[in-house]
Amino acid sequence: MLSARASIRFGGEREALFVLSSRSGRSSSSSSTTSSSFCFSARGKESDWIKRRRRRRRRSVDGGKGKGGKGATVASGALTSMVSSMDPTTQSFMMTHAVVRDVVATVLTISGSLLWVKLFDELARREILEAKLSRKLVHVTSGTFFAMTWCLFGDQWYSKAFATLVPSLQAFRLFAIGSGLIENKNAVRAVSRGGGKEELLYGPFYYTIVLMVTTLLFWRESPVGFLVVSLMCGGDGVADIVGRRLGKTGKKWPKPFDERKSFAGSAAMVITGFLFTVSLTHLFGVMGFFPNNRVFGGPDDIGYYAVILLACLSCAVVEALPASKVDDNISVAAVAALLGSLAFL
Ligand SMILES: C/C(=C\COP(=O)(O)O)CCC[C@H](C)CCC[C@H](C)CCCC(C)C
Ligand SMILES: Nc1ccn([C@@H]2O[C@H](COP(=O)(O)OP(=O)(O)O)[C@@H](O)[C@H]2O)c(=O)n1
Repeated sequence: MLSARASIRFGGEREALFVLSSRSGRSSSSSSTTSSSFCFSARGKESDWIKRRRRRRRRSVDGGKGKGGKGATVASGALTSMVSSMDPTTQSFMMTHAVVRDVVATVLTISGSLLWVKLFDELARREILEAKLSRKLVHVTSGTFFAMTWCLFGDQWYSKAFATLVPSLQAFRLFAIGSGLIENKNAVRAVSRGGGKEELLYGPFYYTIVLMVTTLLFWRESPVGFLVVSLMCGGDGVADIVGRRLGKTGKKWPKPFDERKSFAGSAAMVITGFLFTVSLTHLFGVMGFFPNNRVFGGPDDIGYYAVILLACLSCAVVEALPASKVDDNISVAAVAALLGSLAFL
């Protein structure tokens, strides 16, 4: 019982029911509940693949083999054994205080974010990575990994506020360093282009603000947040990395677009944004985070792929506009959020 209740906190209620039934050796007939009160409706017909999946799940519940997806089962199993290996006092403390999970997740993610930026700074400082590439890899990975940590947080109404603390703290830090309130040469070297501390007040600061707003508005309950993160972090970041290398000799965007930007960079943005969105939404769907246990990205989920592709193409066009008008991090995120909301909310 202890481990079952603990896994509710660590893997969401759907998984918890599975763990309870498998441990006690009986099948659970409890109705599944999701933590979300968010009303989600994907446009279009439910695909055959999803229907088949649902049927398979129902069958496995009847057979007492569990009701979560394979990923959810694996995740909850690992977390359950982690919790059950703790001493009983810690277990009951963690169960009584749901907030502890959010605090632990926040502390871990904040530490991870500081270490991650530091790691890339070190790689650039030791000339293992070129400084520009290191900065862009921070751009691609930070927000993407941050979205992946959303599964560590609890199911409480305040859980997303805890998650929002992570980019908020980074935003505050960038603002303090950029405006000269505190000095941190390493941070300046890691995220500025030319070494000026005031640069932190633009791209990097906007990036963290977008992550804050995305977490608060969309959280892990719809694909929209994942679409925004995939395009602003993955897509925009890879456009630069690929564009600088392959785009030099290839075709460039004509006016009124930024003539320095290449079609190769934009194509890389579309491909990366698409792959990141599909992977993240599939992962969180399999873990049971979307309402109605929706899993996106089956082999015949054509409508879903079409919406994501359209959003990626639109964002690539917006990204190719001159950054002097609006910062890429804001314009790309705004278009992704708008199109995602129209399609999925
Ligand atoms: C360099 C960055 C943006 C610049 O954008 P642009 O000017 O090239 O368009 C990214 C700055 C990242 C920031 C310093 C750190 C953000 C951390 C994030 C909120 C949490 C990551 C957690 C994870 C576990 C690594
Ligand atoms: N679609 C794109 C985007 C960037 N790039 C290349 O990446 C460089 C930097 O792009 P950017 O000004 O958007 O960079 P950030 O503002 O995102 O850091 C450009 O000057 C191009 O060489 C590209 O070739 N194609």
